[in-house]
Amino acid sequence: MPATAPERRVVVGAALVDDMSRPHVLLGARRTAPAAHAGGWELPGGKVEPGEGLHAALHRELLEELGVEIRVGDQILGPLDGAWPLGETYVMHVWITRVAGSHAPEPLEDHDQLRWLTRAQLFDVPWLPDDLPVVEAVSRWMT
Ligand SMILES: Nc1nc2c([nH]c(=O)n2[C@H]2C[C@H](O)[C@@H](COP(=O)(O)OP(=O)(O)OP(=O)(O)O)O2)c(=O)[nH]1
Repeated sequence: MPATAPERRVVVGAALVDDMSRPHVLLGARRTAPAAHAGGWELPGGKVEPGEGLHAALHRELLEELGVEIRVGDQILGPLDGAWPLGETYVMHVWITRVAGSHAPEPLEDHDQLRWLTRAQLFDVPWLPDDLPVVEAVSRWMT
């Protein structure tokens, strides 16, 4: 009998932009932990809890990490049934999102710096390696 690959843990990520139909800037967040990821830049988000919906997890993570409510737009489709591989053990679903309301994102949890990056600045920060293809896909939406 063929061995079945162990199921990957599901993570959700937000490609937070200023304008979902004509994005000019994307929010990058610098991680503080774990040591292997500290200093690397990523999309805000995190692990989906058992029994939790993907969108519900995205709303929860953005509120916990950045203190913002969000609107969710189109999914940025990746190669693994629409998601993006993170190493061997995680898979990340990513959506274009924007902040709902006027509250600015703050690095409350897991991050020590946030930057709104224009398309020209997008690769000025050291993204976590697995985020690079995702950021490249987002860059194609940016004007
Ligand atoms: N959130 C997020 N995690 C990423 C990205 N790229 C990447 O390699 N990862 C990795 C880091 C982590 O090993 C894992 C996601 O876990 P996390 O630490 O963000 O999840 P969480 O907020 O639920 O954290 P915790 O409750 O388990 O502490 O995926 C990304 O763009 N966003």
